[in-house]
Amino acid sequence: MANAYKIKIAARLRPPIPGELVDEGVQVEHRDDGTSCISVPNPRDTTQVFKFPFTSGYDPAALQEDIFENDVRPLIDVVYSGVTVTIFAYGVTSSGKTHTMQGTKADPGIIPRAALFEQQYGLQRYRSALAVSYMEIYKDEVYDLLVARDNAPKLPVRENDVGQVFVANLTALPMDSLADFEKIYSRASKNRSVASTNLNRASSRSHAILTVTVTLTDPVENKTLSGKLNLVDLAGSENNKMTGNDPSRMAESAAINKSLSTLGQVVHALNKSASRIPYRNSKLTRLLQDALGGSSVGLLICNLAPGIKFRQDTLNTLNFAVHTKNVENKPVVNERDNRPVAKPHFAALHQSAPRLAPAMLPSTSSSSSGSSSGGRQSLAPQISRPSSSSGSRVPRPSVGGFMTTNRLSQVLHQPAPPAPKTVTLTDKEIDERIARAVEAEVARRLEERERERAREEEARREEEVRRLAKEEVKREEKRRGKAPAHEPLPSGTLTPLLRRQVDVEGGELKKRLEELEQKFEHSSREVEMVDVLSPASRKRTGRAYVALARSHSEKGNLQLALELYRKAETYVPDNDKLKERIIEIEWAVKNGKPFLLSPKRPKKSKSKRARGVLAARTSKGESTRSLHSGDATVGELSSRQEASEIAITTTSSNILDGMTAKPAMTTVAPTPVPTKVPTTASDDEEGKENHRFGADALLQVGSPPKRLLEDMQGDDSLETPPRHAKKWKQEAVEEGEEGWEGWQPPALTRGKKETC
Ligand SMILES: Nc1ncnc2c1ncn2[C@@H]1O[C@H](COP(=O)(O)OP(=O)(O)OP(=O)(O)O)[C@@H](O)[C@H]1O
Repeated sequence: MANAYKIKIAARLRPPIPGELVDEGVQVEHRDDGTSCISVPNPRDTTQVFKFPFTSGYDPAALQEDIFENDVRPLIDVVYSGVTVTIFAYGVTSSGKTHTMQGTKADPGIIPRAALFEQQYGLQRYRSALAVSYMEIYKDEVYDLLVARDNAPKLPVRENDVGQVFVANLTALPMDSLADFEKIYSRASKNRSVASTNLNRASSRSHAILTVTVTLTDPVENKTLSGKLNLVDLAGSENNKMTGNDPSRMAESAAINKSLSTLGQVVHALNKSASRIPYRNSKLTRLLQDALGGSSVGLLICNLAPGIKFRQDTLNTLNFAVHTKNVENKPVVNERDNRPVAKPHFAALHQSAPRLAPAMLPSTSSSSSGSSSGGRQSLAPQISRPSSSSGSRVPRPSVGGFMTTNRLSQVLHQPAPPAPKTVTLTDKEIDERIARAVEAEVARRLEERERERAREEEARREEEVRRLAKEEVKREEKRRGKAPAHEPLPSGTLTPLLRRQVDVEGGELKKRLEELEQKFEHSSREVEMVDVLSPASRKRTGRAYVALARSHSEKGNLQLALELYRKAETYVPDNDKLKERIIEIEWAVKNGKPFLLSPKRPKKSKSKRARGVLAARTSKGESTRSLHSGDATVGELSSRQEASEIAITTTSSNILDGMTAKPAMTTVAPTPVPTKVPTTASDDEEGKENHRFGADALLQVGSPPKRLLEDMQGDDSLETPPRHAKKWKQEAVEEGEEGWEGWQPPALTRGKKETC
């Protein structure tokens, strides 16, 4: 499941305590892959050994520090991401739970070590505040351990209208230093119900839950993250025969065993994905609801007592651990937006609830264990979509569940919401509301992120376009011998031309040029447009510019015509004829000569349109004349087998036709080619002859092979020197390409080369 996190299990075997028989009934094996395996002989058949693999296993020699560093410290990062983390110690009486959680002054356990984390994670940008609350569940009643025992009333467990379980009137004290914590904790520990049994001189008679709340306020974003660390020291299951309990101890023991049994039932129901999870059957499970199938991240430490005496208890504990291992939580980030809520109806629904979103959390599995140097997790939650299920397993906003009564509670906690006055909500309705609210919030955040991403992408693209444009300008300048870069056309320049261009292309061209003009009004971003246009659109756009350029050229406005041809070139950079045209006009402008265009071709009648196109292809730089015919593409021509007619023109100036197959004509007599300026020496060399082939050539082509067609289609000049075609044929046949059999290169028509 995408954002489900299994409860992590660690097993710890304590050393024998004085007076205990030493045997090797339970063993911890450490494997090469870093995981561990607990081995316990089968009590009924000691030749059999049960093996329980866990990601973390601690043998009797393990130190308090080892557990803290390997398994607890990574979770503190999670707390500082605004998530609730619950760590609970589970095991039979005297297995070492209190030792692991609390420890001693000389050998502090998880609780005092975890309290250090404020100093380790002093964050600069965030204002952080810590508060601690401590309670015990004694004979299924909740007591506040931070108030003197004589005065301690039973505290009610409540649920607010968004399904958050909390203990009403529980004290939360602020902590500014470790000294603060120690003072509070040692005083509170004295309030805990402890008694001597045969198995433990100081046996816990209650489940204790210590909660450290971390509130991180971001003054810049005006948001508050609220992480909680619940440290749970469970009372141990007891065998009254072994503990030698008196009647009062037996009453305690019954309550302990009942609540632990409910805990087992909850885990069992979660594993079965039962529709009803019996959280409400005990205060313990109600308060741990968030940690079991809820929205917090969990770590279960199984404490094991050594020796055959505890073998059955050890097996029970390990079986419980195996089942708990499969329980999945869906952690959420507890983030409150302190800005005024924009949507009143949402606020009405969650007036007192923080805005929450399910979060992807760093894995707390074996990969993260053992690494305390992984650095802090990002404070930014990674949003993911929650399940749409509205059952009782919908991830609930994590509260750690405990309401505060002191001054800090107003800052750190959401106050307990008043019970609904007019409507009593069922569990299902509450779940549905939560699911809806979470869904809505997640959708809002996703949308926000999407917009943000789009903005970033747009900015990045613009930047890239600017960069490309600059590079292009530089290249252009270099190519033109440091000629000044052309300025964008002033707004409105194109408009009058558009009106006069109807004869060129009609509505489509006009529309296109209007679009272009609009673009110009915003900025001159040809490169950007080139980037976004399809090849066909690029051609059309280039063609439109050529049409305009031609129009200006006819009116003798060569400078503007030149600009427009250059624009056109941006869209069809590979068009050799266009390049030549630019050079010709540049030459004309530079030398103050007039520039004569070749006459425009008449339009072809519709009936002839579908007929023939063929053009000759010229080798690079060689073309000065082209052959055009019809408006069907060469590919179309091929498919229709309509190569019987061909129209020829020698309009080297007719770049428009070179860029598209659209212009139509039937047969046009070759017209003299105007002055040609050789582009390079090799051009000059190569251009001594113009190769043209005509109707007879096309007839010979018959059904031109694919490769030739592709080459011709990809070439705006549509000219094909037969000698190249011959070479292609040879290469293609060698490569095994089909379709060349029987194909002969078209016959040459030799034209006269003109140079300037
Ligand atoms: N890892 C350990 N190293 C040394 N001594 C330990 C260790 N674990 C437990 N002990 C000792 O074992 C005894 C029982 O431990 P502890 O009180 O922590 O058990 P418990 O599981 O909390 O029992 P209960 O459920 O009865 O409260 C204590 O005297 C404790 O000091």
